[in-house]
Amino acid sequence: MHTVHPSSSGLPQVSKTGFARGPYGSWCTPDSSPLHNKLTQTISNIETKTQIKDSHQKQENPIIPLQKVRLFSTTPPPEYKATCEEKDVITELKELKKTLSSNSAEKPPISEDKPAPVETPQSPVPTSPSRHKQCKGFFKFSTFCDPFVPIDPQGRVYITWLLLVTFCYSYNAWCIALRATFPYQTKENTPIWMTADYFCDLVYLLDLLLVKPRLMFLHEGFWVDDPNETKKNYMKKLQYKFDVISLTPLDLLYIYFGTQRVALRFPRLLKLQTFWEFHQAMDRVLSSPYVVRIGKTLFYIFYLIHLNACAYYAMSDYIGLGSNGWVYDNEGNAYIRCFYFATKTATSIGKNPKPEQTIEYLFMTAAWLMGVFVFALLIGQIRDIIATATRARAEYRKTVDGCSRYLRRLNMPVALQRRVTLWFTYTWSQQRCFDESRILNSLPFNMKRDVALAVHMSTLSKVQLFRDCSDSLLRDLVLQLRPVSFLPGDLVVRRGDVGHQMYIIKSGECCVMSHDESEVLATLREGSVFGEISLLGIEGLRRRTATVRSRGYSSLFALSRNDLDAALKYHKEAANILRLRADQLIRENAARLVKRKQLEAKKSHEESHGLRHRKMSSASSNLAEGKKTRMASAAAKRRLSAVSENKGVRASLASACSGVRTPLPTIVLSSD
Ligand SMILES: Nc1ncnc2c1ncn2[C@@H]1O[C@@H]2COP(=O)(O)O[C@H]2[C@H]1O
Repeated sequence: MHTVHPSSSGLPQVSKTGFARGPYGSWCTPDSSPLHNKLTQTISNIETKTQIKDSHQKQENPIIPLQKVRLFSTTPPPEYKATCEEKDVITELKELKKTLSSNSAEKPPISEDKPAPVETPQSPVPTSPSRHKQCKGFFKFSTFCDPFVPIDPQGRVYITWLLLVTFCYSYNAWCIALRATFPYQTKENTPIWMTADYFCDLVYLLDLLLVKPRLMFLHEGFWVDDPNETKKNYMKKLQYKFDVISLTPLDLLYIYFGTQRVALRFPRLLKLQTFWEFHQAMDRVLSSPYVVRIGKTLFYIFYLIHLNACAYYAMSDYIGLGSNGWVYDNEGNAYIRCFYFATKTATSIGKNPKPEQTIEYLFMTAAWLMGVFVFALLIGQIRDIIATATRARAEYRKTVDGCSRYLRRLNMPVALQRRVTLWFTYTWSQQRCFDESRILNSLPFNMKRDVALAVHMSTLSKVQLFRDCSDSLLRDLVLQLRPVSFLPGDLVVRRGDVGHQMYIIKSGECCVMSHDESEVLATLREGSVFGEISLLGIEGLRRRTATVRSRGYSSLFALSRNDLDAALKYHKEAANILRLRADQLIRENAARLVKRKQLEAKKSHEESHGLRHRKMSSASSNLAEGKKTRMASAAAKRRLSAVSENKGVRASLASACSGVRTPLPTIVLSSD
C-alpha cells in the first residue's frame, strides 16, 4: 500500500547561496545541506531512506536493502519481524552516516530544478501530498477524473467539486420545499425541473461512487492513498450511509403519485455533511474565513424563514386561501408575501395577523418560539463572528485609549502624548499587533519558528550576518527577535549607556552619530545590524560606542544580550564575524577620533597664533596713538597759555578738547 509522508510546511528555506531554497524545504532541519538532511531523517521516514539508499547504491556502497513499510498489510508481519526491520534501519542509518562522512569531501551538488523533498517528522500537521505533486489546470482536472488516481482532500479541484455538490444540495434544500408547497411546478415546466433534479442526482451519484471513495486520509500521521484503503475508509464513515440514503430513488413513486409529489425527493436533504465539509474547506482556504462563517449562518437564517414561508402557504392552502384574516389572501406574489409573513413572525417585528383557528395558533406559537430561540442563537453567532474578526482592532483601540488617558491624568505635555499616540499608530500599521509572541505561543515550537521565519523572511534574508553563517543561526535566533518601532529622531542607543540589546533594521534608516552628534558617521538601512559592540564586550567595552538615531519612522528587531550570547556559544563563525566587524568599527572610530583631535589641535594652535599676532599689532597701535595724543595735548597747552585770560575762549577750548581720548588737560581746568 502507498503512504505519503508528511511534507514540510512548504516554507522557503534558507541557503547560503540563494537564501530561499524552494517550496519543498523546511526550516526545521538543523542543517540544510542535502547531505546533512539525509543524516537527520528519523526512522519513520522509511521511504526517504530508501531514496537515500538508492542514491548511494549508485556510488557502489554496499548497503543493506530496505523494505517499504506497509501500514495496512492484509497479513501483518509478526512483531519480531518489525523489530528486526527497525534494527536493520538503525544499523543502516549508522552505516550510511559513516559512508557519508567518509564521502563528505565530495558533496553532491544541489539540484536546482529537482529539489530533494525534505521530510519534517516534527511538523505537527502533515500537509497534503498535493504540495509535492504540483500540477496545473487541465492536467489537475484530468487526474481528478481518473478513477484510479487518489484525490487530495485539501486540493483546489476537490474544493471546487465540493462547491458543485453544495450547489446541488442547496438547490434540493430550497426547491423541494418550494415545489412541494407552492404551485410553482406546472405541467409545462416539469421537464425543466426534472432535468435540474436529475443533474443534481448525477452529481450526488458521482460523489458517492467516484470522488469520496478516492479521498486520501491521514493515518498515524501519513497520507494513505491506496484505492482500497481510501474506499474502505469512506465506507466506514457515517457520511457514507447518509450519502447512500440521500440517493434513495423514492421518486420512482412518481409513477403512482405523479410528478407533483416533489416531497418524495426529501432524502436528498440528507447529504448535509458535504455542505458542512465545503464550508470547513472554505474556512481553511480563504484569507478571511469570517465571510464564510457569516455566509453559513445567514444561509441557515434564510432557510428557516423559507421553510416557515412554505409552511404558511401550505397551511393557508389547507385552510383555504383568503378564507380568514390570518391566512394568505392569494394576492400578489405568493412566495414574496409568505416570505414577508414568515420574516415578521420569526423576528417578531411588525404587527402579525391574529390567528383564528387552533392550527393557526399552533403555527404562530412555533414560529415565535423559533424566532426566540433559534434566531436569537443565530444572530448571536453573527455578532460573535464579527467580534472575533475585529477583536485585534478593538484591543488595539483599548490599549491606545488606556495609555492616552493615563498620560492625560498625569498632566504630561501634549507633545509627549501626541508622540505616544503616533508610536501606537505606527507600530500598529507595521505589525498589526503589539505582542507577536503572544499570538504565536499557542503553536508548537517548530511551527512557531516556521511562522516567524516566513513572516520576517524578506528582512532576514538581507542580513549579511545570516548569509555568511550557517542556516541554523537564523533558526536559533528568529524567535528571540522582538519587533520595536521608532519615530523620526528617536534615540535608539545613546553613547555611553550600557548595551543590553543589538538591533537589525527591518525598515527605515538609522544614523550613527559622531561623538558630539555634529556629524553622521554612517546611515544604516534595511538588513543592517548595529549595537553589537557593547554586547560583545570587546576590550572590556560594555558601553555604547556611538549614539544611533532613527532617521524617519523605523522598524527594528531587537535581540537581547543573553539571547545573542546563547546563540554565539554554538555558532563560533557568527561570533567571529561579529567580533571582526566590531573590531573594524572600533578601529575606524578611533582613527576618526584621532584625526579629529589632530584637526582640532591644529585649529586651536592656529587660533592662538593669530591671537598673539593681533595682540601685538594692537599694542603697537596703542603706542602710536598715545604719542599722537601727547603731541596734541602739548599743542593745546601751548595755545591755552596764549589765551589764558579769556573765559569765553576757555569754554570753546574745553569743547574742542572733549573729543580727545586722553584725559583733558587738567591744566586748563585747574587754571580756573
Ligand atoms: N562608524 C560606524 N559605522 C557604523 N556603525 C557604527 C559605527 N560606530 C559604531 N557603530 C554602531 O553603533 C553602535 C552603537 O552601540 P554599540 O557600541 O553597541 O555598537 C555600535 C555599532 O554597532
